[in-house]
Amino acid sequence: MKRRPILVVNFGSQYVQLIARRVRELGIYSEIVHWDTPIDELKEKEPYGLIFSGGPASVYAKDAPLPPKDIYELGVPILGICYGLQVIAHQLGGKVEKSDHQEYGRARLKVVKRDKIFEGIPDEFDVWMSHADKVAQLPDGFETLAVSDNSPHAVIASRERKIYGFQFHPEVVHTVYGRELLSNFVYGVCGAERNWEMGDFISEKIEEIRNIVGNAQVIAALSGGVDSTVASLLVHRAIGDRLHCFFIDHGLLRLGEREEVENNLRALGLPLKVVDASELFLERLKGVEDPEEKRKIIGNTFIEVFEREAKGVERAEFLLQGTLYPDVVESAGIKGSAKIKTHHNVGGLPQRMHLKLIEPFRELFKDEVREIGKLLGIPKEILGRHPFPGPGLAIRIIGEVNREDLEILKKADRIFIEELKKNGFYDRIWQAFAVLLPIRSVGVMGDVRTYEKVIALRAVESTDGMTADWYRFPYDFLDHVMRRIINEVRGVGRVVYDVSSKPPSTIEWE
Ligand SMILES: Nc1ncnc2c1ncn2[C@@H]1O[C@H](COP(=O)(O)OP(=O)(O)OP(=O)(O)O)[C@@H](O)[C@H]1O
Ligand SMILES: O=c1[nH]c(=O)c2[nH+]cn([C@@H]3O[C@H](COP(=O)(O)O)[C@@H](O)[C@H]3O)c2[nH]1
Ligand SMILES: NC(=O)CC[C@H](N)C(=O)O
Ligand SMILES: [Mg+2]
Repeated sequence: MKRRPILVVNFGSQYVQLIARRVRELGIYSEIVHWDTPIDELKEKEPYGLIFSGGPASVYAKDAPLPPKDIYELGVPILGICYGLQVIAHQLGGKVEKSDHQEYGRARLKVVKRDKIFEGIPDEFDVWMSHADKVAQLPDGFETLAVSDNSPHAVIASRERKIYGFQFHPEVVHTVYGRELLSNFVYGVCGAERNWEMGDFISEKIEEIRNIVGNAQVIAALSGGVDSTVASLLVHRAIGDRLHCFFIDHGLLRLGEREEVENNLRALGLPLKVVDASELFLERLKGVEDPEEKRKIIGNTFIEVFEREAKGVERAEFLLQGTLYPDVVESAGIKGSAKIKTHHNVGGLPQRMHLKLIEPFRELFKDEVREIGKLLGIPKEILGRHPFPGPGLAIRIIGEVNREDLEILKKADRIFIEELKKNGFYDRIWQAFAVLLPIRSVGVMGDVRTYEKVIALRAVESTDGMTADWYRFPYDFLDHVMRRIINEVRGVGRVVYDVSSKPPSTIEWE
């Protein structure tokens, strides 16, 4: 059966997959197409509507990605998001220019003209922005439906032609009525009819994995984190004891993590081998300061260790990783997207690999993986673990990594997490951790001058890691954690709390 889709036209946004997913959540099939897809190909798919994604370029720049102009003659409703809105304004005769005021993170949207796109939505609400350009002049036939402090044309529309543009991002959870806005577009404006149910992802994947693997054996890179644990259990269902799980202790784990992971995984019945490679990793990282270089060294060393281990397993042909969509897109693994950072398991991989990758969750987000984990019967304590990056504490010690700093960071981090759990914050937070800064700062302890290291605390709320906001702790809690860290961790003389959202910052510091 052919399903009519909403097509997401990709201009290189970090959020393309998120847009497609939101549409699917609304019950409409959705596909992503590259911005230069020929019109005939688009026509063949009989889309209900098009959504132009955001993107890193500026429309007025040389070589900016712009779709063929007859896309506007398809007679299909269009919604442009951020760069997508700017594309519409630019191509239909308006003007886009660099703005004096950039907007990153939260902004207040004010509706100035009611329209069906705002059905069921109040006149003012918070949206999430990430742009430096703005529409300075509307194309003919367009009007402004909403504004924000720094965007005089935050929502524009040609109602007659069913073309809409949002300067903000309705697809991210931090935009309060994002889901409703998208729903109003696909149902209200495009008149789409429900045609998509979250398919039985698990049974489809199990079937697919059996076909791909055949009689071979699979090495799983198992970190004990949510993604690789769920992935391993899924593959275990598919091929049983032809799966061999390896957990690598790279010396960059948190205090007590190795033991905790071992216990959790054995309880799940997964065949596990723990490999101590800490000497190797720490040796390779010596003298390296650049974050991208650290990530690449770690990614390469991981693979080296897996390939070595694979030699002990006959007919080991595949490497299973718990890679998620955000890892892929941030590493510029999607055509047209900007590189933000090289996730060790994507861009950090060596050019030549002997093992073939299996990544069942490459198109999913963490909350979806948690959902699958629940269906597979994985206990809540494992599914509720905060994400922990593969490069571990190496990217939380800014600059060069050494053993002395690792000890300091491990202790500070342990105190922070312990207090989060004790005070009931842990489960309300997406991810929290301590970072060791490469600076010293003056203090006074017991009437003596000190000159010691600085710990930054980070805690964020998010649902998929693509956008995030800092967690509002009560001051007393922060005060308590600060005191414990300075009193209990030798070498730390100052504690700061990070109040940056994503964007403009990322969750990790490197
Ligand atoms: N210490 C490790 N040993 C073996 N594999 C690892 C290790 N750390 C990371 N990996 C591999 O790298 C992948 C990406 O790591 P990442 O931290 O994003 O995911 P995760 O650990 O599975 O889940 P979470 O994000 O919840 O920590 C993992 O899914 C796993 O395949
Ligand atoms: O396995 C991983 N390998 C990596 O190289 C890596 N870098 C960041 N992260 C995690 O990804 C999420 C988004 O992080 P950022 O906002 O810092 O990009 C956050 O949850 C980060 O902890 C990584 N995970
Ligand atoms: N997020 C985006 O789509 C950004 C669009 C454009 N590059 C700007 O800065 O305004
Ligand atoms: Mg992890």
